[in-house]
Amino acid sequence: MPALGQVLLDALKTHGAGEIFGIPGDFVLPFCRMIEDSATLPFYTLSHEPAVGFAADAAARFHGGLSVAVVTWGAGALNLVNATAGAYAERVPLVVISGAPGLHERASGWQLHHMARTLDTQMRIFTEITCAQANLLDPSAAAAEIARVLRAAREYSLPVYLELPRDLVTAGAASVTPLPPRRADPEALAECAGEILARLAAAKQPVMLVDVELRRYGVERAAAALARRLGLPVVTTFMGRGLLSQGPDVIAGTYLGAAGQPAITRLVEDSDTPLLLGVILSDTNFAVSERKIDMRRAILATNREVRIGHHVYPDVPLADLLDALLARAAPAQRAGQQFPPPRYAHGLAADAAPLTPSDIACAVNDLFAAHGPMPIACDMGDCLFTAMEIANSRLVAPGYYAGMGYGVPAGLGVAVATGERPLILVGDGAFQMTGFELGNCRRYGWDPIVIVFNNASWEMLRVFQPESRFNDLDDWGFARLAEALGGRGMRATTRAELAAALAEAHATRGRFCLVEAMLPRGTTSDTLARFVAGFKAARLRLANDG
Ligand SMILES: Cc1ncc(Cc2csc(CCOP(=O)(O)OP(=O)(O)O)c2C)c(N)n1
Ligand SMILES: [Mg+2]
Repeated sequence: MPALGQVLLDALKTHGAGEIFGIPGDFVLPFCRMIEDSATLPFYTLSHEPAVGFAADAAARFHGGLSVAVVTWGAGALNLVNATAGAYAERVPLVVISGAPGLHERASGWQLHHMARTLDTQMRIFTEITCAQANLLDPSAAAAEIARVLRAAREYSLPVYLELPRDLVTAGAASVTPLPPRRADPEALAECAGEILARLAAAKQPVMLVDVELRRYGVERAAAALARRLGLPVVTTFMGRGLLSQGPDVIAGTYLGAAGQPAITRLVEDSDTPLLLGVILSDTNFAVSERKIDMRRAILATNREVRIGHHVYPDVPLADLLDALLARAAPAQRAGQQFPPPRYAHGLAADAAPLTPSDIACAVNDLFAAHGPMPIACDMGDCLFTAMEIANSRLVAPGYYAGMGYGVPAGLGVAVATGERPLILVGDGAFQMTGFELGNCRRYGWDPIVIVFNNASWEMLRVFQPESRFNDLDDWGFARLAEALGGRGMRATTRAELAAALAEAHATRGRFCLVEAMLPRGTTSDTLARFVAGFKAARLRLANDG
């Protein structure tokens, strides 16, 4: 029989995993040796487990399948909790594999090193932030357990957790046979599709609102085809920006409520039948709504269920639903509305004016126009709002979970998943958290372009609480630090210097290039300014409505 560790690696590959990120430790050394020796999947080690999780998360998002984080028990795995929680919140199929004490150690009765409370504490913690789990204590049951857990990761597009005792990695185990995907009940699906199409046909102002699950389940083309067939305008949520990029004819814009384009806000909020596909009903998507979407009239298909008004069709995969709708939808009489394509700033004046975040967006738009777009990994902070002003669709960011520190490691994950050169957007505060992972670029040949929005401030907090002095950070001089980490660093304080630094960075290959954009404290992107105004107005309305 093959070794359990190899069975697991083969199963990960069969289920679509593209790579493994990890940090070894004594409880996982035997498995890491097998990963390295077998080369079943490429293996990348980073410097801190949060980065391992963020890189794997971003890789999974970009190649639309599983990605894997391998860590040691206790100190390593518990360092991964926040990234796993973020993956859960944003529907990412991250496979967390933790080495664990061997069977003989479990029976010793000792308080083992790396153990916080009990032998099962870690499993309990990860059970809260994953959709399926297994402790592979019994090699004879391992194949069935691995098949069950990996199918759940793919079906729910959510993280899963596997624990692997270190003395069982070479134990004999049966190979894994992938379980068949569970489809929707045909009758329920037919009834659900029929009801949705009837409601859309009777609607005066239907709209399709789309979000991240369309990408997670690979159904963007089907959604665009349905929109064309039914003459529905398509709007993406804040988190879903960049979806259906291959269907620009159906995309009307991005819904940002009071912070967005009024025509798009009206399209969504005045609709009598909003069709929400793969939409996460989060505050980041809807907190700045001018008027709440009337959920009594809405059709919400997410998380393998369809909610119409106040009744629910359970266990309906999004792909099955779209297939059923396309199989039944007659071309609508309604002529699809034409919307002007979103406008993005170009032609940055290369002058001595100090920088604003929106200047960075303009400079990136100029770079992409001259050399083609790059895949973008973005952190939390004003850089994320600035990214809304960049004409690019392929972007990963913690748009809903909003955890800082994601950007740089995610950019490394994007480099692995795409084989392309990524652009990383990150604030100085977030860079302080995980920016040093750039020190891993040289040994793997990664050469991202990194733009650090350096305002020496937690500016996003300052816009909400300007009186707090703790938002004042020091200037760490990141451009100089870049050289020490094996990259190239350039500091830009004017628009001319920014344009020159980006051109220089683009022309430099084989090492990461960090452009430190110096931003005066108090300046924010146009989008963040609108978002804050919209958020405050929405909060005022809530207070007045009581
Ligand atoms: C892991 C984590 N800890 C704290 C916070 C809370 C926070 C949200 S935004 C922010 C400031 C970000 O500063 P940065 O310099 O990166 O960007 P900018 O605002 O543009 O200046 C903080 C501390 C979050 N979201 N995640
Ligand atoms: Mg900052």
